[in-house]
Amino acid sequence: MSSLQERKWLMSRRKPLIGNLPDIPPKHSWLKFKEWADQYGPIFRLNLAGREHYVVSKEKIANDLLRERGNIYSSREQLPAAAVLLSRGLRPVLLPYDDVWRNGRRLMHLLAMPSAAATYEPTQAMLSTWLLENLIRSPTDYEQWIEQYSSGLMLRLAFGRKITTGKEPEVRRIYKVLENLERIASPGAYLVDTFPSLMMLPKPLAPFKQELEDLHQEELSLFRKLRDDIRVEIDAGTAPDCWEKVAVEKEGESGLTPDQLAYVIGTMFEAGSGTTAAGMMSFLLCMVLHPEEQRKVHEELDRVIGSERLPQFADMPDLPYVRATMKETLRWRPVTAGGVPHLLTKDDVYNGTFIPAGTNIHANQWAIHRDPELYPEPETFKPERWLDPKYPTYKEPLSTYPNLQGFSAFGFGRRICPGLNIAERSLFLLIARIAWACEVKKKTLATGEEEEVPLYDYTAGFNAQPKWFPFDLKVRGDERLKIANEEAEMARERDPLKGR
Ligand code: HEM
Repeated sequence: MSSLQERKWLMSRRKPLIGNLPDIPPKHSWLKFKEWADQYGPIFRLNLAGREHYVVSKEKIANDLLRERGNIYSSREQLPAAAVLLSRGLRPVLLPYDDVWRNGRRLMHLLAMPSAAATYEPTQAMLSTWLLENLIRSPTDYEQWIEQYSSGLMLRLAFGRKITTGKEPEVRRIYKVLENLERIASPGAYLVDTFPSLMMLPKPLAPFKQELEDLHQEELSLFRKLRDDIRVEIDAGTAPDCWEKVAVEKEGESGLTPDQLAYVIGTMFEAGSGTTAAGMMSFLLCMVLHPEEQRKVHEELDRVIGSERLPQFADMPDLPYVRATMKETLRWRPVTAGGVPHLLTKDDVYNGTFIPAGTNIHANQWAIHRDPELYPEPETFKPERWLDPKYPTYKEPLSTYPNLQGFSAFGFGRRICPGLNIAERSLFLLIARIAWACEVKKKTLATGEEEEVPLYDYTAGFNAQPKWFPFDLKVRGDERLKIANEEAEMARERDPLKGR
């Protein structure tokens, strides 16, 4: 942004005290930020109630700052509601760039790096058969089946527990913790985040303090209980292999307190559940809206897999169109659309623009994914852009690319999503198996017309997912139905948590 543009921006829009705050819509701020990027350029500045924010709308700039200068662009603002009062400096996703975060991140890496992620494939394969079975049986409840997969996977990996009904007391408590975090971390949810001086008010005048303190106590006691249950099982020699078990075994050598460790595992659960589910819901939406692209996914699966078996992880190199569809879904409908802001910890100058320490940098994925230089015809859902040499995003060999490694949908630099390898495997297998077994399309109404499905009617939370939409689902032949049901039954028999 030129200094002239910047001045225009500041003078025309800033209001005393609150700055640009009234200009930011309460939901889907990324859409507004994209409009402003078109007007003011790929990096522009906002002042929100005295605090500096830069919004970045080009991948190169996000990488230049957040990755190349990662030593100073990797912190998080300590927002009073979510980071301070609710999380009390324990939740890694909200921690500043310090030793507690670094030690937690080391553990996350150990649990989710590619070699570890590969060992979770049998669990993902097992859960995917139940998702498929349920989806075929009751497509209108697709949200429930997808959530059951993603939370179920995280619950097994993190705590060695299974979801049977979703009503188990601990499962309900975990869902509640997730719901609270999502609500409290949403921009604008608490006035104290905008005006931190409200923190100075005594408790009787600041009811939010008591509320958030109570919620902190509830989540802390839940995370402690989940850990203590595993401890008991370790002592009895019956503990299932899970992340919490690793965390308990690392007490003393991880540089973290037992509560910090419990929050590392809790955070992995939280960060991995809703995101994967949102991505899968967007995939179904993309297929309903783009029958032509769905036909191409079917064509690839029929050619490579045939109708006599389910797709497996080993098929990944041979299914580039499935991978391209997965990546294009996350480009076109990013889950963390506004990005997760990074805080700059030292004054910096970028291309002549001064950026003061304490600035929040928002890598706006919605805009980054719509940069026409990188993504020609950005509003078009086009898996081909990853597979055809005429597009700038094409990369060889197609047995490896496209994949999600280093993709902006997972953030940038040192804070990049540590769960990427797990997410990539889930999304690949679910997409391949659902498309292998089913065709989804717009509902046909009694009048013979198709029921319209909105292009972008998404939830307003931290993870953007499409609001429930109608569709018809057809199983692609009796043979596939039989295989899907048999696989689900076999998975139940082989479930390592059977009887637990
Ligand atoms: C489609 C699925 C997913 C998407 C789109 C996604 C996206 C993201 C993004 C954008 C960030 C912020 C990165 C940044 O600050 O630059 C993030 C952070 C994080 N993600 Fe994911 N994620 C997904 C799945 C997962 C899974 C499955 C796990 C756990 C197994 C996970 C664990 C985390 C954690 C712990 C962080 C915080 C990292 C930190 O602050 O150091 N995510 N994710």
